[in-house]
Amino acid sequence: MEGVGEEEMEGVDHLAHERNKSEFDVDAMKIVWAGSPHAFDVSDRISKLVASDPGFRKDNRSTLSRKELFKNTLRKAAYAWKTIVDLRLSEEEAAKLRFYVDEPAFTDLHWGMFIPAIKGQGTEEQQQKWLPLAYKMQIIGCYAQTELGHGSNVQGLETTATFDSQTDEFIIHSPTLTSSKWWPGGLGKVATHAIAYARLIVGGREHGVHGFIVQLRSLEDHSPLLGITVGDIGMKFGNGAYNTMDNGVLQFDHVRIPRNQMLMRVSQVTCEGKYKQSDVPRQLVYGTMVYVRQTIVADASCALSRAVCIATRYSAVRRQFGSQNGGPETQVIDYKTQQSRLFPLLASAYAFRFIGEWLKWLYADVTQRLQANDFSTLPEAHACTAGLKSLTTTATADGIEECRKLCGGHGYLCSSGLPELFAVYVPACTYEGDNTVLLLQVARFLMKTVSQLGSRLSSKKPVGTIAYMTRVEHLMQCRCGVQRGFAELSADLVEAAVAHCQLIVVSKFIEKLQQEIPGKGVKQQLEVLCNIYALFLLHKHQGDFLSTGCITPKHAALANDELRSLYSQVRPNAIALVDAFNYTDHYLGSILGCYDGNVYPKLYEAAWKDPLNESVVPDGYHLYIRPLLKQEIRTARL
Ligand SMILES: CCCCC/C=C/C(=O)SCCNC(=O)CCNC(=O)[C@H](O)C(C)(C)COP(=O)(O)OP(=O)(O)OC[C@H]1O[C@@H](n2cnc3c(N)ncnc32)[C@H](O)[C@@H]1OP(=O)(O)O
Ligand SMILES: Cc1cc2nc3c(=O)[nH]c(=O)nc-3n(C[C@H](O)[C@H](O)[C@H](O)COP(=O)(O)OP(=O)(O)OC[C@H]3O[C@@H](n4cnc5c(N)ncnc54)[C@H](O)[C@@H]3O)c2cc1C
Repeated sequence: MEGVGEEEMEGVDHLAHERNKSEFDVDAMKIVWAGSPHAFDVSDRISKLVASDPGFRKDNRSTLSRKELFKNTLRKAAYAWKTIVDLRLSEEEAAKLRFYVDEPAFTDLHWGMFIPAIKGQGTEEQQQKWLPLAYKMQIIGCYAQTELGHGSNVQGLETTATFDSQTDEFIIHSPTLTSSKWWPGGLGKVATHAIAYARLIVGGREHGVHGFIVQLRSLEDHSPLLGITVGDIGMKFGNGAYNTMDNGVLQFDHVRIPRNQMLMRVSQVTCEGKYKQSDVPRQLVYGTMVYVRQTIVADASCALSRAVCIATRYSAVRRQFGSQNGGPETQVIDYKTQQSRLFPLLASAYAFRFIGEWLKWLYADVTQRLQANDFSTLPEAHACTAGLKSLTTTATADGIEECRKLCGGHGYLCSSGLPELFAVYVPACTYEGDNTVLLLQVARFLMKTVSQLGSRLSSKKPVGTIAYMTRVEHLMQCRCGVQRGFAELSADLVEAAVAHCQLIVVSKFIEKLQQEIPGKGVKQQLEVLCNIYALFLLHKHQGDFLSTGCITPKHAALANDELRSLYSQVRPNAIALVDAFNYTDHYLGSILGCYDGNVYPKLYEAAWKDPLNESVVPDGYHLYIRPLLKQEIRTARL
């Protein structure tokens, strides 16, 4: 292009000078971020496979209508499945491929909820019948729990499942408008089956909410079966975004299903109509939600790291003010205000990565214990998954928006990737449990265990952890000491719940650093990020910490000084720390975050691809603008 300076030429790494500053082994950090050499290999290979296949392009999404967008999503899902089958990808590789395709679709719920629900709540026999069909995608499932009138309050669901001992069937029915299933992903236009949650009624007696496998559509022509009214609930937040997903509405009109389609691992109904509650906590019927909440924490680290990668690379490219004697202007990443907003988010991305690893271990451990009918850690697993899902999704949603702001005006362009990332991500604060409702669950757990907090304080813990533990104990003592009901104190108790979850994240980050971490300078970088995460929160919530007396105002001032020093230590490593996420430009979907930092030519080129620029004179000029300019429109009476 004419007048293109050397600095704007393609193929030049405009961030090379930043990458050369790195003080640690980036390849080793990539392994730490991925979790293991094997995980890195799968991730690296599959992300490049997706990025190199034009069948998975996503740069046109914002220009498609809802129907075009949805049909394109169906095409991609089918193409992804064909790729998985043709290449004989493993379950792990297939999951990675769906992740890097990066498009909310019915497959998320089929693989992410429908199958786990059968695995977690189905009997052996039911698993043997349904899982092979689901794994081969000969049926497509969704998770139909939420209704128009109830989502948070699962025990308030109104759909009924009445046992008919004459025919050995359940009759599934939507008795009211508000009992219509509403929101389930994949339900609107695709799912052939649902795990439907309904109030079990046997012999005129209610036994609470249970899960049932219900076929919704014909496997021959996809038409809804008798008694099934089903459709999409309409456009959602943002243009492209989550509108690739057919969140649906579903009404049952006395739909009959065989008795063996009630998920019966937790409780059973015999053909004689006897209800048997096995000696497991009824809350196991919520097991799928617990499973998904722990995956959502890992997803938070992915979404936040994606936004931070974009904002960090662009902050190193963008120069504004500060030119000395005609020299280059200052990189905005060098401004202390930019660092104080950006680097805590970088630290949070790593913190959430490691807490996600720990939560995955905790979930596997509690699942193993459940096999042996050991329910001792179930309450803690529920509190941890609920609380950490709430904490990490709120911080990530806020963090993506902060990254947009860190990129100035260009952050508001769709080509920055940030508006779409935000629009797709924010429902994570609501689905799988509204974040406040989940924190209330944590608060309940803390109320019951607050007496044990003291004992945990005395045990050998790093100083940082003790400050955080003292904060939680203090916040709880202040609330529990006051003789007022839970509801009255709930807003305060939610704050204590957040403090408890932040304690967990900080302590697990510290524990991570006690492990063997190979690679030159890698552990040192993680120590800096861990200190940034802990001190940033201490600074943000210093009122809590000061009121507990475990730090003094001088400590608070020192912590702030230390934060500035830590930001200076991160600065030369910032680009390398986001390179370690190993995201392809395709997955990032961001001109501002492109690997080579060649932003301006790409922004300029992208603008002309907008459909509005297909004609120099806009459609509508002759009808509306020209008359205006020529005053051919009768001027309105003044
Ligand atoms: C890839 C992502 C795609 C996202 C697609 C989205 C999908 C969805 O959104 S699916 C629908 C998600 N919906 C929810 O998350 C609903 C949230 N609501 C609930 O989970 C529950 O209604 C509740 C936990 C808020 C309340 O349940 P309830 O039955 O009313 O129980 P109580 O609060 O009275 O608690 C009784 C007792 O049970 C314990 N407990 C509650 N839940 C669990 C659990 N999941 N696991 C283990 N234990 C649980 C609770 O702690 C109480 O214990 P005690 O205090 O000892 O009695
Ligand atoms: C994109 C998306 C995808 C979804 N996918 C699915 C799916 O596949 N399957 C499915 O079954 N569902 C799905 N859902 C539904 C989702 O699970 C529910 O919306 C969610 O659980 C929140 O419930 P609600 O809508 O009833 O919120 P509400 O509970 O009505 O929340 C409204 C407000 O009330 C407050 N509140 C509620 N109860 C209390 C209380 N006891 N104390 C204090 N405050 C309270 C909440 O904090 C919130 O501020 C999806 C939702 C979205 C947005």
